[in-house]
Amino acid sequence: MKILVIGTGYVGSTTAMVFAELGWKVTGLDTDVHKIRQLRQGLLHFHEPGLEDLLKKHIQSGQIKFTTDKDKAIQESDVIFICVGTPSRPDGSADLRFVKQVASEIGQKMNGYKLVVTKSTVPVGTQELVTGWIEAAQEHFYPFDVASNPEFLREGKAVTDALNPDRIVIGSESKRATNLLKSLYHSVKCPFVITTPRTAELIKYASNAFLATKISYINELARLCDELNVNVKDVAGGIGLDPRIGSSFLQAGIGYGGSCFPKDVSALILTARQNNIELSVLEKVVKVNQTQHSYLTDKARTRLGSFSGKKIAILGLAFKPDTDDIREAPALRIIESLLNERAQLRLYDPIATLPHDAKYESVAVCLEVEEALKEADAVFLCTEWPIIRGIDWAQMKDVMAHGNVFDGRNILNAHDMQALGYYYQSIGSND
Ligand SMILES: NC(=O)C1=CN([C@@H]2O[C@H](COP(=O)(O)OP(=O)(O)OC[C@H]3O[C@@H](n4cnc5c(N)ncnc54)[C@H](O)[C@@H]3O)[C@@H](O)[C@H]2O)C=CC1
Ligand SMILES: O=C(O)[C@H]1O[C@H](OP(=O)(O)OP(=O)(O)OC[C@H]2O[C@@H](n3ccc(=O)[nH]c3=O)[C@H](O)[C@@H]2O)[C@H](O)[C@@H](O)[C@@H]1O
Repeated sequence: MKILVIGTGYVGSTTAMVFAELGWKVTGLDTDVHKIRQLRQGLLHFHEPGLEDLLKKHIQSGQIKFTTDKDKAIQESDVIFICVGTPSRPDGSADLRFVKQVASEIGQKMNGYKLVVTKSTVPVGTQELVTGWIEAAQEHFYPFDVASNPEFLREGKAVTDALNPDRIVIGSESKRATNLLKSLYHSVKCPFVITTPRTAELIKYASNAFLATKISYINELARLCDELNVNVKDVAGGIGLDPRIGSSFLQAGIGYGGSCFPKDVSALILTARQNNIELSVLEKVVKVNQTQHSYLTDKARTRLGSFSGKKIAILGLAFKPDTDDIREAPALRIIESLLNERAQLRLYDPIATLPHDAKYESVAVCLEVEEALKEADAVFLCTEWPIIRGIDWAQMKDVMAHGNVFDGRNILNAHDMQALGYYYQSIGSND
């Protein structure tokens, strides 16, 4: 069975590598010539631990190849995974433009039965749309099935997550498609959820929205903890021991970012609205997240008087550690608000870089933590990279002009920092 993966971004590249690892012949297709050129050379165009090793291994073994030739790629394949982006439209709904384009191309070029699988995160009803788009584009009739197989991997842990999933969700109305998909994953040991395409599509959004809800819940509780002199980390530890609650996704901080939680929560809210249902809990989840970074900047402004002319170090830019992805990164929101208030910023991140945009021109990008902290009036910790967790704050005391530390990821201990003579402000773990 030959597999084609369309879209070689985070999800597509990982999907391609996982199927190669499971023993299938895989082709990765993208419209971006530069990405395909890099992938052919065994180089990833983004940072993802372990993925480049798999890429090199499977290029060498001939298990995987990359192309921009869509006609040939579609015709040679038996199963086609759609892994293109589904970004937010201005109203928050999912933009299915790339999915539609791919579906039309498949319809035009197919030369026999194809199983088309959407792995991209798509709103409920998209399987029916994709079926219609393929049918409309077909010049000759060929049978096909469209199934939904959402992806649950996390950036930074993509390889482990994709090779050892918690579950594989297959939304399909055809026995042939279900059996084919199950056979592709036959060596993966995990529960299989076999359901309708609409249910599979909703499971994906409901999962991300639930995780985002946990984060906003603990973030709002953290604000209360600050008032009550209680440590939110102790509260999270205490409630997380209840298996009905679980300990994960209860780390308070400057809010969730990334390419998916913000976009998927908005899309789900919009789907509900279009069906005259108000997802009021999720609407609050978004509100809390939108104000979480300013909770910390407000505290900092009170402490510093104003940001104008202050030298401020920003440690961490990526939306979380182990990725260079800065999409919707809370650090960017903090940087923008400090720049608006005329602070002088020095930024350090081990791998993530600022977008090329005139508004960031004045930010000094540093190659070392110490360089960013030099003569700083204050520092914001925005991403919990190991190198940032491991900073020797005793040594940094003389490097900074004033020891004001605003910990957006609750990675330090308030008592230790105060004992070193720092002013320390976290999000709910200040006791
Ligand atoms: N990034 C993540 O961790 C996860 C993402 N998802 C979902 O997976 C989907 C893809 O996400 P990412 O991989 O992050 O996106 P991405 O933006 O990194 O990659 C999408 C790729 O599709 C390519 N593309 C667009 N139109 C094309 C076409 N007509 N033919 C061939 N290639 C085309 C683009 O050039 C790009 O390389 C989204 O729906 C996302 O919500 C799901 C789980 C995890
Ligand atoms: O659909 C997707 O794209 C993916 O979205 C998330 O994965 P990802 O965005 O890679 O990263 P997470 O580890 O979930 O973190 C998201 C954000 O929440 C923040 N976060 C996470 C956990 C926590 O306790 N507190 C917290 O603030 C992180 O710092 C980060 O900004 C989900 O975890 C994946 O299951 C899903 O497949």
